[in-house]
Amino acid sequence: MILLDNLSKTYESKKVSVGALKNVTLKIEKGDMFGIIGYSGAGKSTLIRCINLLERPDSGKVVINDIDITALSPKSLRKQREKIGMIFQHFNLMNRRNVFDNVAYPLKGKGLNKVQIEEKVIKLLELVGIKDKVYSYPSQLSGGQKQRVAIARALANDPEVLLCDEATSALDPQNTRAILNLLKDINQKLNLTVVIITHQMEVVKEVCNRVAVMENGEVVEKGSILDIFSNPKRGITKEFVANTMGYDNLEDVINQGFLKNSSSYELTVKISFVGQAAGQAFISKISIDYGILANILFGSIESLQGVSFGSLIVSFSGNSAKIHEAIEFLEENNIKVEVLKENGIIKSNNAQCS
Ligand SMILES: Nc1ncnc2c1ncn2[C@@H]1O[C@H](COP(=O)(O)OP(=O)(O)OP(=O)(O)O)[C@@H](O)[C@H]1O
Repeated sequence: MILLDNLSKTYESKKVSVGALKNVTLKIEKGDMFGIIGYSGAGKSTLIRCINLLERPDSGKVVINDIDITALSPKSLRKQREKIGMIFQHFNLMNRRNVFDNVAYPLKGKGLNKVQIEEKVIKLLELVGIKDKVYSYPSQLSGGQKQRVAIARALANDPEVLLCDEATSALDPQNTRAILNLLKDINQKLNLTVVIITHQMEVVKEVCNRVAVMENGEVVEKGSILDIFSNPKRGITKEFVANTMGYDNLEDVINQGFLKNSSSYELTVKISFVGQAAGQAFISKISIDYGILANILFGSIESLQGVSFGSLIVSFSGNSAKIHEAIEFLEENNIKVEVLKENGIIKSNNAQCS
């Protein structure tokens, strides 16, 4: 388990002082695929670099498997660092060495003989699916292949933790997916804890089980992927989720009327649900049971780690009391209802929240 306990870090220069981390506390469990997301400048790189003390926090502790690594001597810290592999956006391979030598490099001086090193390198290259490139040089590899080599190198010392600093940001969507799948595979096969920093919620959604959202040096929200996607609380989290789920910019949808020139009461709501396979089924039911008209203006239903969740924007029309009774019924069934528009008057433009 990794515990980042109350970490703060300020970069001081002659003119400015930047609070890159402000009292950040996070717990990352063994075997987690943990995402840290935020916009540029939020403090993600500083935070991930504090996990192996490439960056030293001004205050706070970094505890890995009950060892406070901030309190270790340089020699003990070097030893601990071997248990933490790291990969980077631009791969950081040694261009003058071939794939074999890049992966073998961390094994030098570890008491292994030539045959043992060779066996280990080949095994690692097999694991990351790039054994056929063993004698190629980095310049002869694609971005995705370079990142596979970097992953093999990061795993050479059998680490318990793999830190991924924007590891897919330089890759096209296809390679991004392939590398994320590889990380997930390694996480499961080796029970390796993987920490991923990214500015793309798709990355988090694809592979992580938990996520922390950073803004201005602080962790503003954290939780399981399902919690964060189904019930984001902070504005920035809602933005990330909305962008990923395709329900950003829904103003046009909300502005649509249900029955133009209708004299009946009209209420547009967003309903959000977790765990019911079909939120629409509830809409059909209340439409019949309460005698109201319901028009689904937008729907987004996703499955995350086997649980479905989603949002619908629905315009109800009919008797006002019946519509409000129907909404109570939805809420009694653990469906979150948010009123967006009532009789043509916008009540909330917060449609992007899930
Ligand atoms: N070595 C440094 N000296 C001064 N300021 C720094 C240094 N490193 C980072 N900062 C500042 O600290 C803040 C956090 O930077 P950091 O790189 O951790 O953010 P980030 O979320 O990783 O951003 P990005 O996604 O752009 O890499 C920024 O305002 C940045 O300008």
